[in-house]
Amino acid sequence: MIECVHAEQCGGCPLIGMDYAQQLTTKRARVVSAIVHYPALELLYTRQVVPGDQIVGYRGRAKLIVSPTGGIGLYGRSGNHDVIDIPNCRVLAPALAEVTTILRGLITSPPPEARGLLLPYDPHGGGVLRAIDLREVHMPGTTSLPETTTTAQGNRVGVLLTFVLQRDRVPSREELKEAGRALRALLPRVVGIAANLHEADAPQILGPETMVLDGVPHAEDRIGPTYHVASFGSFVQVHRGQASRVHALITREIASLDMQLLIDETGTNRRQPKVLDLYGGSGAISIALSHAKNIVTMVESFAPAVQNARSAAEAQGLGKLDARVGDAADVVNSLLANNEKFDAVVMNPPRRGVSPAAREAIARLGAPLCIYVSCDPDTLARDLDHFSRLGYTSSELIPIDMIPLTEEVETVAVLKRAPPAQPRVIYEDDDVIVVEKGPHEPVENQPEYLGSLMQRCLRLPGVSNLKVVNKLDTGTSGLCIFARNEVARQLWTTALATSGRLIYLVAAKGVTPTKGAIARDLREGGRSYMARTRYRRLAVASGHSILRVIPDGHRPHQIRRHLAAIGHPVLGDERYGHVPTNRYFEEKHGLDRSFVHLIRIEIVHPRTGAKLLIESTLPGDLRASLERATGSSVIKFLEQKHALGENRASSMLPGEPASAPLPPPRPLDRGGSQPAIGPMPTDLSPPPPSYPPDSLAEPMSYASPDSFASPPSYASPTSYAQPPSYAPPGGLPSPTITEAPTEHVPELDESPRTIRHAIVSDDD
Ligand SMILES: C[S@@+](CC[C@H](N)C(=O)[O-])C[C@H]1O[C@@H](n2cnc3c(N)ncnc32)[C@H](O)[C@@H]1O
Repeated sequence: MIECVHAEQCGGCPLIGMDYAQQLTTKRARVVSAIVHYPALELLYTRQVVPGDQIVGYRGRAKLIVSPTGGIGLYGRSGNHDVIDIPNCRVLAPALAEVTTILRGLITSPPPEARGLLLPYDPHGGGVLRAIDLREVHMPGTTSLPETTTTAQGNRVGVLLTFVLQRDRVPSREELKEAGRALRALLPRVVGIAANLHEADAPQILGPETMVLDGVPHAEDRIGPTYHVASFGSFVQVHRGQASRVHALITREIASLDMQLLIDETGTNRRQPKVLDLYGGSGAISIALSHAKNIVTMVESFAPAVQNARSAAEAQGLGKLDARVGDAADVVNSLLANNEKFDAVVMNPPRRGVSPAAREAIARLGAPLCIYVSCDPDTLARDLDHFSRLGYTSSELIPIDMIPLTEEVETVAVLKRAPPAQPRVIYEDDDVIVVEKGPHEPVENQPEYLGSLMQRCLRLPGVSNLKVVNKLDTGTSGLCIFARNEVARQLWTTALATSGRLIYLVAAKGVTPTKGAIARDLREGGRSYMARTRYRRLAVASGHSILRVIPDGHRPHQIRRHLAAIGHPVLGDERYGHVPTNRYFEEKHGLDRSFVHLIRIEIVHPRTGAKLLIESTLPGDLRASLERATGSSVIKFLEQKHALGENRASSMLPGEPASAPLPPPRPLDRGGSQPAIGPMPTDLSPPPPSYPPDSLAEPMSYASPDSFASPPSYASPTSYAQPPSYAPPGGLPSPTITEAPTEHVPELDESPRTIRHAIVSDDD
């Protein structure tokens, strides 16, 4: 166990109280828990976590907060944003510890030239210095640093120091430069000093603008056999030794590419593998790969980092690195347009993961090997699930302890090409199959998407010639009914329109009324259509609403447009939603699509007359977003209320008591290695517990015959003239019309979907 005098107060090393083996077990469990709710990842094995050979003094990059009293440290464990001064921090690399010790003294008694820069920021008083960002660099061949700083590998250890200043209190440029000069003379380890300007109220530590005050603008930094060029604020893995292991792992995987793939045109020689390194930062991975005789194209959105990558490659005699500035999805699409081919794609995105558009584009490249390096197990799991539909699969995850003593874990997944994962079949009979649609795939083929749910279904044994019964938007997940022939399609479409209920689980912005019905015309192609959407709020999660939503009528984007019209747009809805909220949920909680899932279908079977209930569970990505936003309490609450679905189908013939056994659904012929689905119940589940009339959630009263009261028929538009008194099953009070006032229902927007990501410089 690591002893630290700050451990009780400082929030920097939350696992410090555990022995190291237990820390590694906790980190592995974190990765396992991220994949567990994705059926497509069921066979994915998580290896033991690769331990760090150094778990103290390892941290080569640190962003430390400066308190109003001049302390330099991190927020405390109490969670109330008190800064804990940590002069004896155990994890800072010795060079960074040395610099912070000197800085503490300088903040207390600043030299006159640097007083204006070193005055700690106080939100209620004066001061400008909010934080410092320290980056250790192992510089090969430099002589500007004292010889005593030399490592066993012959590099001298320097520091790039950034002062993070409150923009509206910053002294003049000249004063800053003078302060920089004065301070560098007092900090022998520091090879360069910069000022970063923090915008008022921005949650990130670093602001968008950085200016060099004194010393070098960047420095060479060795990891393993190669070096890259580090600049102020650019990304670096905090643990040099573990970063070097990741590079070695990637290099080894690419070196083990099938020889047959790499035979050159003459048919005799092995050619060099062509590798695309996405989210390349300053080129640490690209340069390691170039050094290992790969031909590398690197893509990075932060232009200065790209320039550094090019110059480092050239200086090491690795030739001209093809390093491109831009958004990963855009650049991959332009590579596709030029018909470029790669043997391997490496991706090491920021915490929010790879964007859906980039995943599509990467899959289209069709490289035999993809290597995904992730610092966030939840977004990794979300993306691997999508990749499984796009034709890439992975058999194991390799977690690496990149930030010892914290809860963070880096994970590497090696993906190989495979047929797209088969969809999970929840119900099937001679007429239809009902399957789960994943997010980011269209129901039927569309030119802008690589595959479709239909295409995946057609690969199921015994399935051919499917017809769509209910449509779902590409970003929406949930149950989809496909008919096996035209007669069945007509029967089931009619049954759905007359006796069917589609029940969605939706997260909407803000707190809606507890229940309501939104009856507003929807304009499409110049015409108005009547439509009504009823909702009931099941829970409030971190200021937003989890709703059970039932659309009467099935106009395109009905739920999204109606909820937007009452001022509570669907979270993650890029068309009708609230951009800043969506952006926040994507960055923080990994939500990269509309939070809409078709969780339950109730329908009278058009041939047997049986009441059929088909349910699916909330998919892993939505579950993870919800859990991240609210902790596990809301999930548990919804589970207790049977609101998160169960992956099952059951039916009940008219007049049968609720508990009567039912004819089992036709057994499913799975074939292949597709994981088996959960058991199909052959009888009705026990009735759910009864809830007090005013209980928050109307439970998914699965088996209760009452819950299946036929909804009113909405076949003719005139039936909307008077909103029908919708008597929910079981005599629940009729929902009142409780619309929040808004101006209009947004027009239907059916332009092809693209997900844009702001291009930002990012860090860990
Ligand atoms: C986790 S870092 C990886 C850096 C690098 N692979 C390394 O090991 O040092 C992620 C990088 O992705 C870049 N980035 C973020 N969004 C991007 C986007 N949409 N397209 C391309 N690069 C992006 C960030 O600027 C950052 O340098």
